[in-house]
Amino acid sequence: SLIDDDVYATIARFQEYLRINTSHPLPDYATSTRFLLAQAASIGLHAETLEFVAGKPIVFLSWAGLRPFLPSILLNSHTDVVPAEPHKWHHPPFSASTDAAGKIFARGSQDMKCVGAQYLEAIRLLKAKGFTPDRTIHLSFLPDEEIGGHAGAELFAKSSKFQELNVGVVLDEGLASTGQDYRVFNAERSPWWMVIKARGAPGHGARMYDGTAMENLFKSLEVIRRFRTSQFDLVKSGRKAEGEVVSVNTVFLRAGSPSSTSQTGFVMNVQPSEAEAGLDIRVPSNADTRALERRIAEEWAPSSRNMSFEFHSKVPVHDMYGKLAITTADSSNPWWTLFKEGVKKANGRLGKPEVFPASTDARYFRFLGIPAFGFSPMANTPVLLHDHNEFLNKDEYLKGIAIYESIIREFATYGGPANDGESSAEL
Ligand SMILES: CSCC[C@H](NC=O)C(=O)O
Ligand SMILES: [Zn+2]
Ligand SMILES: [Zn+2]
Repeated sequence: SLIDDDVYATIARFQEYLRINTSHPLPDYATSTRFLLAQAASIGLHAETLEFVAGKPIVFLSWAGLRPFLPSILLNSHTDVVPAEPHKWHHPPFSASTDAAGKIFARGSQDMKCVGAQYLEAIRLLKAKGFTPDRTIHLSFLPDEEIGGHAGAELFAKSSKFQELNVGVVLDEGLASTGQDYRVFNAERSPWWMVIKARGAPGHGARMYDGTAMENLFKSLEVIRRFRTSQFDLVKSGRKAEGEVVSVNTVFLRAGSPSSTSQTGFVMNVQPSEAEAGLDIRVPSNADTRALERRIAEEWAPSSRNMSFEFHSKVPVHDMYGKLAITTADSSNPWWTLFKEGVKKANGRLGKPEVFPASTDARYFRFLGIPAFGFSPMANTPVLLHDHNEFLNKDEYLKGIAIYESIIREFATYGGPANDGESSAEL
């Protein structure tokens, strides 16, 4: 329904956002903040910049509802992106250049500047059409999601500012879908990041003897790989989804006696006395965490084999009330019903709710007991987050705006436009 000039301007605004290099380790938040505040001004949204940590701005926008005492809606996204290796891309990662098929190439085109920009466009259109929300709609653009959200979502969710918002439901990111149906996520796996360390007897590199640090570490890695295979097989056979198994990947290995005079950088004929492996483990909310902890202590890093382990991140699977941090996605949750209705009315199709295999800021809101859905409306699109040549097709981007328009209408209208006003009175 957008005319050509509007389409051009809409895509141009998305490209402008994509061209701001907010990649780690030095995201240009000054420019992204300026861009977002300019957008807010042109749409007519109330705008604030919150800085719980200096240099880590949260852009916080609001559209006041007619009935401000109702729980509000929070449309959340993150402004940072992961680094790119420009020489491995066909189009420079911060060029946002388009090809003949309408693909827009950029780091952040899927993860997740698309979503943040789509929220703004949907609200721009709703305002232009004279829609008036009953509920207040908030938009938060958060820093540092990719490095844990500690300076962004974590402090924001804990703030009195956040408490005052009386948020009823949060939207956050999901994943692209290769098929026709959009994907939606109502939970996520918890990242457990750990280092296992083996100690052992040093000795001459020509000798074979038992109990070296390397042998001790390899024994663990063999056990860990068997476990990994068992979990991966469940996914490959179709019995479990990616988000429903425990994944474990070795992300670094560290050992050896350094030497500045050796060509390899290491002494070649000394067996080291210490060796370490870094593991990225992802745990579904309903996993048996006690059993996994026991497995780690007894099989992956047993002290009987001179091994120890240390967690560097161990995100809980429960919320602050001790309940699993899972958002109910059935008819007992009126927000779910409204969400589904919104997608359907815009002619979108939705797959079954899934567990997000990675992690995102949505967890900080679920930990407070607030329902949060992970959703990035990108159908017919390969999953390219954190990959080279990340792209999103213009048409998918535009379709997503219409989907958000429809979801926001459902969420922001008391009782939902389709209802008689009674069914969601408890909201
Ligand atoms: C523990 S915070 C890590 C967040 C990161 N999010 C997206 O990739 C992830 O690794 O899943
Ligand atoms: Zn993301
Ligand atoms: Zn990411």
